[in-house]
Order: sequence, then structure tokens, then C-alpha cells
Amino acid sequence: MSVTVRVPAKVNVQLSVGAARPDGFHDLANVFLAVGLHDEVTVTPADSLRVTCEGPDAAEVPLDRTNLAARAALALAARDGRSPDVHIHIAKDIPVAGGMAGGSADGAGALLACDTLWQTGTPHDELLEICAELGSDVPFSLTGGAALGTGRGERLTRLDVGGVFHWVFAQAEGGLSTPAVYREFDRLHEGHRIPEPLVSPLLLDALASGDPAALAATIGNDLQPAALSLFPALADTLEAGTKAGALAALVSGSGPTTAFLTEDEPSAVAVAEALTASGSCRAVRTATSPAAGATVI
Ligand SMILES: C[C@@](CO)(OP(=O)(O)O)[C@H](O)COP(=O)(O)OP(=O)(O)OC[C@H]1O[C@@H](n2ccc(N)nc2=O)[C@H](O)[C@@H]1O
Ligand SMILES: Nc1ncnc2c1ncn2[C@@H]1O[C@H](COP(=O)(O)OP(=O)(O)O)[C@@H](O)[C@H]1O
Repeated sequence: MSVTVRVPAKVNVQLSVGAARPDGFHDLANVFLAVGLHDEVTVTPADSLRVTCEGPDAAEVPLDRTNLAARAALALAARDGRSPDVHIHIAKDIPVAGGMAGGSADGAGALLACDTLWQTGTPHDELLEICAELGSDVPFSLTGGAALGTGRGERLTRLDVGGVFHWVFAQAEGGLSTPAVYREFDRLHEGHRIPEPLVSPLLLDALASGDPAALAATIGNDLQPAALSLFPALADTLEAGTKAGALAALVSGSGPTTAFLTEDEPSAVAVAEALTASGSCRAVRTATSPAAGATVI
């Protein structure tokens, strides 16, 4: 018997970053929006714990116990006092190391898949706690939809979304390390007072209204200057999408994937075509949001 879970990528429509904490993490006001690009995680009973991966970026995914899906299986098995011996197969469609939480998605997907396979009956709140131990973004991958993440991003409050948003995502040549981008954020702010991270009420209203122009007017990512400092060529991609009519252009989370919010589906197709023609990125995808969280299929 196998269990397969489908789990979405995310974009951060607001990423407000505070000063580094004593534990090295940064307090955030992180508005997550799940987008319809998905990985599928399948777990099957096996003689030992092993991970396989297929997809265009599969070669970049670690297959040892550092893989977030393996870590999720180990964490749930330890909690339930049982063997973690499963074959985890990841069908990967979410860009790797792209600021779209692909690893977090696989962690949340494997957790739900193992919970279902092993029938552990772990309450949802406890699954969320395990997710938070795996990584700051992992709880959101489990819940999907839209949410405000506070603390280091792991404490979630569900948000209303009043319509469908149309996105274009441009994958960059290469990846960016999340800790390196936060370190660059610290370096760029040396000697300056960093304000408390705050969510914008206008942004929450825009999400709730479903109006893309209103969302575009308030969207923002405090990590963008750090990502651009480490990866200056992203500025060309942002400019190409803006010229092609995107309502907003921003780095997705810690990058280097760039995200373009558009008026509607035809506009998304036009922006995607212009980005492909610009030669300023490796691959271009369109997707809508919100998307459901981890779901057994
Ligand atoms: C930036 C964001 C935005 O949603 O995602 P990505 O764009 O990378 O996907 C997140 O904050 C990434 O979350 P996640 O990738 O789960 O990070 P974690 O594994 O918890 O932490 C990795 C490292 O990132 C830094 N980190 C992470 C979260 C946070 N609030 N402050 C930090 O300083 C720390 O250096 C930490 O050691
Ligand atoms: N299941 C996984 N899929 C992708 N990357 C993973 C996975 N597990 C661990 N990683 C590691 O996490 C790093 C960040 O990958 P990813 O989660 O895709 O990006 P981001 O944190 O930018 O959203 C990768 O470079 C890889 O070393």
C-alpha cells in the first residue's frame, strides 16, 4: 500500500523582516500565499528508509537523511515509537533552492503521507509542531491557502483571500542559500535600527478583496535588496516582467525565483512569453493562487 500527498509551493506577498534574534533567526511578519505549483510525495513500506526524486531539478535534491521529507518521516516515527522504514518518492515540480519552499513542501507532504500510512492519529496541532521543528516555512506548506506567519514564520494565522490571483514565476540560473540571504540582510542593515516587523492592513484588505491591482500596490519583500546584492542579474528579470505589463515584480522569498503578479490569465501568458523571449531566466511558469495545503490524493 502507498500514500501520495500533493503539496503546493508558496510566494511571500509581504515579507517584513526584523532584527536578528539571539538564536540567529529573524522575527517576521510573513504573509504566505500558496501557489498552484506542486510536488507529490509518495510513501511506501520498505526494508529501510530511502528517498528517490524525479523531475527537472532532481539532481540538486539531497537523497540522504538531510532531505526534509526523510527528516519528517524520522520525526514522526520517533514520536510514535515505530520504525521509519519507508520508501519516499518525490515527484518534484517546485524549483529547488528558489525561494518557493520546495523542501518545506516535501517535509510537510512526507509528514502527512506517513501519518496516513501509519495511521498514527496525530492531532493536527501536533503535526504543525513537528513541521515547525523541521523548518520555519514547513507549517505553512501543511496548511496552504494564505496565512500570516509570525515568530520566525512558523506561528500561523489563517487569512482570507477574495479571488484568484494570476502569477508568473521566472526561475533563475542557479540558487540562493536562505541563510546567506539573511546574513546579507544583516550586513546591509549594519549600523541601522531595524523596525519591528509589521503586517500591512492595506495588504490584508487587498488579499481579502481579491483585487490584483490593490495587492500589487502593497506587496513587498524586505529580503529583496539582499537577494539582488548577491544575485544582481535578477534586476534584469524584474525589469523585463515589469516592461511586459506585470502589476508587480518581486523576488520570491529569499530568491532567486522572481514572481510577477498580473491582472488576469491572458496578461500572465503575455508576461510569461516576454520573460522567455528576454533570455534573462532559465524557465518560466504560470500559476494561480490560493492553492490548498498538503492533501492526500
Ligand atoms: C525566506 C523564507 C520566507 O518564507 O523562505 P524561502 O524564501 O527561503 O523559501 C523563510 O523565512 C525561510 O524559511 P526556511 O527555509 O523554512 O528556513 P529555516 O530552515 O527555518 O532556517 C534556515 C536559516 O534561515 C535563516 N532564517 C530563517 C527564518 C527566519 N525567520 N530567520 C532566519 O534568519 C536562519 O539563518 C536559519 O538557520
Ligand atoms: N526535499 C527537498 N527538496 C529540495 N531541497 C531540499 C529538500 N530537502 C532538503 N533540501 C535542501 O534545501 C535547500 C533549499 O531548497 P528549497 O526548499 O527548494 O529552497 P528554498 O528554501 O529557497 O525555498 C536545497 O538546496 C537542498 O539542499
